[in-house]
Amino acid sequence: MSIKVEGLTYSYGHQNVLDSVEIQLQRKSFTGIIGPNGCGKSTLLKCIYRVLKPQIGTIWLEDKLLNSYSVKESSKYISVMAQHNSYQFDFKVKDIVMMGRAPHKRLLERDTLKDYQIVEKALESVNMLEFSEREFATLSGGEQQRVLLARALAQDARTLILDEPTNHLDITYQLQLMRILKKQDITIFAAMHDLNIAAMYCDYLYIMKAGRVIAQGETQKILTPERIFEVYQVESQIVQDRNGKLHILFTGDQLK
Ligand SMILES: Nc1ncnc2c1ncn2[C@@H]1O[C@H](COP(=O)(O)OP(=O)(O)OP(=O)(O)O)[C@@H](O)[C@H]1O
Repeated sequence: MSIKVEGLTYSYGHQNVLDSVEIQLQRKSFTGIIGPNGCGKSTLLKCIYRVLKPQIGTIWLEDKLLNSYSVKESSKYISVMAQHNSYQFDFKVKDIVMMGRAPHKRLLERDTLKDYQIVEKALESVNMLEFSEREFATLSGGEQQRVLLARALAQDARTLILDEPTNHLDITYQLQLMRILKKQDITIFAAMHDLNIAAMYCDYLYIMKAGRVIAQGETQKILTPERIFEVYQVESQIVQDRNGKLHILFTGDQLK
């Protein structure tokens, strides 16, 4: 088990946002988490990547309690691509990606040939190698997104957490990013808004509503028009293409 979450409850002040959430990520699986705006997806991910401290519940990483690791140590196991807002980092692209190597280094340790090779490979995998020398702040939102993915890949962790990874990307790059992710031989846990992208690429899904997980399992089995209606109040049909991938057709925009 790469990550296991047990009975996770989280409140911002008096607002209870996560209620007894249970998650188990199978090693090397691609697991998505879907649910409407504000249902608690990012809060859950932040508890896993240690920006927030759960008030109740336990998180296990590689069969040890997450909080028994130092933050640097857990960063060797979990890399993160958080929700992207346009950043004004005053760094070159290659320097941003090199930051992904930090958990593997001692303080002030110099970058090695291996680090440079990993950075180059990560940039290549997101088609951004030719942007290496560009100032990060001058890139478009989608280009920045791909560089941040390269940074997360350069971290070389066994588990990658992504918060809405395809935000800002046009359809070509959405599909490209999902294909890049799919090729990684690691565990991926991603909050997703686009149900069609989730349906096409996720092996497993967790469906959240108002801070609770209401369904979980293999995408093909649990993604149904009834569940979509229950969570989003939108009618849909689900069809399978000739490659067996699911596609959701939203058949009415009648919010009830
Ligand atoms: N720092 C905060 N302080 C107070 N409330 C917060 C904070 N962050 C999030 N919330 C609230 O917690 C709830 C869950 O937010 P969260 O960002 O986890 O949801 P989400 O499912 O990721 O939403 P979205 O799909 O819109 O990104 C929302 O009602 C939000 O307003």
